[in-house]
Amino acid sequence: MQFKQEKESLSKALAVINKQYDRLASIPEYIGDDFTEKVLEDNRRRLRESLIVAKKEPYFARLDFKDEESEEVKATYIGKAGVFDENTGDVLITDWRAPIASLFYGFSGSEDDVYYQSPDGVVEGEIYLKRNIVTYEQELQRVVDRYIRGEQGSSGGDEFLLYKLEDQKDNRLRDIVATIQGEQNEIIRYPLNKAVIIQGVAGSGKTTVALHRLAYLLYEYREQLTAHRMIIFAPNTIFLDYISQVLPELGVGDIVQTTFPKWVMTSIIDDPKCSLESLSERRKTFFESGILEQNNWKGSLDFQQQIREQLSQLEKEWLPEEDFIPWENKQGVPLKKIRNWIEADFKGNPVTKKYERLKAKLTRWVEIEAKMYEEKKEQEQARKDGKQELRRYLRKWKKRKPYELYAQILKKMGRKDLLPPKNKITLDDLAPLLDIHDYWYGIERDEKFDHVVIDEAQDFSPYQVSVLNARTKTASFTILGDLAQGIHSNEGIDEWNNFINLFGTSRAKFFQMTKSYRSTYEIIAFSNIILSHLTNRPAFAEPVFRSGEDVHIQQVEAEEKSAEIISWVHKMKDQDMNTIAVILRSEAECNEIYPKLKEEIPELTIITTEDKSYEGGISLLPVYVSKGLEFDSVLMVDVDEEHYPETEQTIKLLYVGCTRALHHLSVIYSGKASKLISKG
Ligand SMILES: Nc1ncnc2c1ncn2[C@@H]1O[C@H](COP(=O)(O)OP(=O)(O)OP(=O)(O)O)[C@@H](O)[C@H]1O
Repeated sequence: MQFKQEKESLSKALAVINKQYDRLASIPEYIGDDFTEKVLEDNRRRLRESLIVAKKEPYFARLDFKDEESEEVKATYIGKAGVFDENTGDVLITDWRAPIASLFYGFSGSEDDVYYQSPDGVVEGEIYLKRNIVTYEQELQRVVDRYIRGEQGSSGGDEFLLYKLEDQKDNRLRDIVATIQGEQNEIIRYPLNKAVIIQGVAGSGKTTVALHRLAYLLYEYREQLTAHRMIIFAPNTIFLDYISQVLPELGVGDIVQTTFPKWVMTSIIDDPKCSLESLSERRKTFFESGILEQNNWKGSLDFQQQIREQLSQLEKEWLPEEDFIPWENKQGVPLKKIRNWIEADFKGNPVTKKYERLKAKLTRWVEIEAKMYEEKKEQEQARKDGKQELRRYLRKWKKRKPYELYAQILKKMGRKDLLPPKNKITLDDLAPLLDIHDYWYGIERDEKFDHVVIDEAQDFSPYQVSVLNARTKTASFTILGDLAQGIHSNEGIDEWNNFINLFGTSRAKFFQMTKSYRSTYEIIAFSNIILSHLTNRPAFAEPVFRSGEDVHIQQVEAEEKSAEIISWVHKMKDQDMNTIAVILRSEAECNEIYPKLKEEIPELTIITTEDKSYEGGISLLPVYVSKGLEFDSVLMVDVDEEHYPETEQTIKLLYVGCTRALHHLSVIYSGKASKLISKG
């Protein structure tokens, strides 16, 4: 009955969508210069894009709602893009980001009155139906009622979520518009002008939520935001590739997606002689050797303060020390006056701007003073001499690049030992260099970000976040991470207060996400055992109750290891798993075993720190490279005392590896099993 009804509604909606699309597609694209025509073309382009999305999957949900002012229960169909019926002007499909759609995500089934915030104020009312609708290639596939008013126990919500979570994954992260959960919805729709900081367990949907939040912000604050002034910082290029589909799926383009080092190197360090020490190389050395680096003082706010003090000192010393006297026997501009211009009139300007303004002012002064000579010829000569003298005067102020200033500052601090060679700048030097650049050269208003997303933010230092904050219009951030996965903790933070204090409690909003959507109950319970070994650990993950197989733990003879891996991979292939990962402790070990495995598993690919993309299928990779990714089945290899002793670093690494698995996790070891997989 419902199915038949929905089938009819779908075909009606599709008829309108197709007709509208065909009409628009028949209008030739306008490529002239007429302003009005260009605006109209732009509108048509946007409409066409929405209709293309709607043609593919018109909607995924229906919400029946009666607002208290009205007698009638109205059905709202919710889709990825909003569509109007151009004949009637009625809303045919409501965009998932519209205020009323929030009811669909936030409503958990209580019969009490509910409300949403519309542009005209609060709308109260009652929900009669909450329904998920699955379509594929314009055909209705499934109708799942999650709530029917008056019917007991009608909470198909979990059932529908489980049906979605049981899907196998390919090589890309996907959108979740049909199943956004209440706690996720709250974060996605949190207002723009605060720093939203999220601690979320592995698999809680942090990355996914951050990307949906961007799509929401662009919709809700379309007058204030532009996509190309929003930026996502992700940990590495593989990860960027892995998340690259979500925003286009949500109809959002143009948002810059990059890594912090890449962005700093291209945007401020325009010195060809400066190059970054290979970050992957450094991290590799660190993980392969297991040697922990020193605490990162260069990432601290204390270091920033010292840099700032030195900068202001340098700026003072940089000022000229003599009067400007361009012509003999004539009064020039006294030093006192010049200093006053710089310190009072040009106050608030960055150093190079002050220089530019002073240059302009002195040039004007020369022009005016030259006119005081009576003869035209004399005037011209005076102008010429004056300008020449001005060039000489200004030449005393040497232009300095950020690296040179950095070198000078560290020397003054008596810490020359902290200066990296120019061709080997390290990650820790990027925040100070950016800070120095911005102090000296300034940031243009149109260079500032409207919103910044930092993924895996536990690996960011307070200094990095502080300089990004200075480059962001209204401290508008989405900062997400998991302290339990802070495998680069020597680079980052060990508590979120480091960032909360930086913004101030009134400018920051902290959320915790403890539900894990990625893995089965058994995998999460197993990973929580590993986590229990961590002193100062964040909250345990709570599973969404999706049960699967037990985690397989097996001891194998060292010489049988390759054979065991091969047999496991074949077993997973027989179970039709899409993405399969064999995870080892180090890259060297991956390289060593790879040829042997490849003989028996020709489709096997090895993923290393240098790789730029993840192709899916069957992968062999070191554990620290697996961070952020996910696979249907995971085999953790060498989980023994030697590879995973009880240290903070290895607890986090093993936790990261195990929580990559969606449906199946196996663990093998030779010799003694790591203590981390037994209760601590
Ligand atoms: N509401 C949801 N509905 C369906 N799937 C979801 C939902 N929330 C998260 N997921 C799925 O859970 C998985 C984990 O999501 P995501 O990678 O965003 O989590 P994360 O917290 O960033 O993970 P990690 O920190 O472990 O890398 C993804 O497959 C995502 O599609």
